[in-house]
Amino acid sequence: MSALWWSQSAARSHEPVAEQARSRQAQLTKPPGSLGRLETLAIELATLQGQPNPSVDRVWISIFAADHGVVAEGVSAFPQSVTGEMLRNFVAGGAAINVLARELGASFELIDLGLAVPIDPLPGVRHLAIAPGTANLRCQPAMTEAQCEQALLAGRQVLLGAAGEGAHLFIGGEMGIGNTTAASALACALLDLPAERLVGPGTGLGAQGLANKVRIVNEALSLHLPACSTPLDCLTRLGGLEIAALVGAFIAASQFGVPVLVDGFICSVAALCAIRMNPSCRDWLLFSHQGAEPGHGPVLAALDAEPLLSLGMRLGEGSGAALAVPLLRAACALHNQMATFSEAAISGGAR
Ligand SMILES: Cc1cc2ncn([C@H]3O[C@H](COP(=O)(O)O)[C@@H](O)[C@H]3O)c2cc1C
Ligand SMILES: O=C(O)c1cccnc1
Repeated sequence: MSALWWSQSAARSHEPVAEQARSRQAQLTKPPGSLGRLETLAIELATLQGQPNPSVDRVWISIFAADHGVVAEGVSAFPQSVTGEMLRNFVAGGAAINVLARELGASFELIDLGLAVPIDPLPGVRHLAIAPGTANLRCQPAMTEAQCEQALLAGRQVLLGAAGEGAHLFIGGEMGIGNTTAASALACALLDLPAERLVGPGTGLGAQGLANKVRIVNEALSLHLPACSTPLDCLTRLGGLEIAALVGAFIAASQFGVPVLVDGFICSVAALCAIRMNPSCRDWLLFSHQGAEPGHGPVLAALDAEPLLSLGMRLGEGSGAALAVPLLRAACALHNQMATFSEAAISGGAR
């Protein structure tokens, strides 16, 4: 595996299929454009999948879990132990994303990239622990270069598994107490913005907690920015193991031709980092929702992304992406199953 695998170009989308899909949309029994975004979504999926009849029947959800040393600074409303406790909840099927994955009939897997207190093997969890969580990014790089590269590669491995099983759509989710701090710091570095613009309450900090979180992120930026000359440097110093794995999975998805539905703030920051590391992956990333975390809007705007939903969510776990899957399925069903003007003997149609 070349050390710079993440720089290799994304798979090409299929222009002849795009033309075919556009032409079919124009022939369906509706005024052209009347299904709005559902039309462009179907065309986009057809183009990416190289299929005149696009499909999102086989949805693959991978949850990446890891701990964050920066929780020592009091940046989360919840204790670090919740990361591992939630991993057990995912295994037991009791988390929000379990419910949504069942509703969708999606494949579901869990990846442990490193908890502060390592746990015994759990059934159904891929234990790929790289480190016992990250270091405290306020005072040192969150990861070493080797750890960050390992996490990127772990994400690639996960994506390869999904692609090998014929996934039509990949959703990456995350679990890691403290990861809104890491994601905010990374986004500030990539967008050259101060913490005040992007940092939010995460799991539910009050005003005092928020002010502390802003201060911690600004201190981290002062420490690390002088040493950040590439997006990979930013990810290594300010990211997290699960964030780096998401970056690796997103880039690999584009290289192996699997469309991605990006979840909330943390996943959108991972997507931003993936695109900065490899701009060719942009076309393969669809954005599911805009959440309540105040940094999410500016990150989506920087990506010129138009999220499908806005439900005031701030959960993560891939939950917002899972909620948008029925829209994609409806877009495909309409595209594939509606009658054309000539089939239905209706006057007018595409001229
Ligand atoms: C019970 C529980 C379940 C969750 N599921 C996702 N998160 C979300 O909250 C965390 C990030 O917020 P912060 O940076 O404020 O710690 C992540 O683990 C994220 O996925 C959860 C958080 C909690 C408490
Ligand atoms: O939007 C997210 O991804 C998010 C927001 C707050 C907490 N956890 C995740």
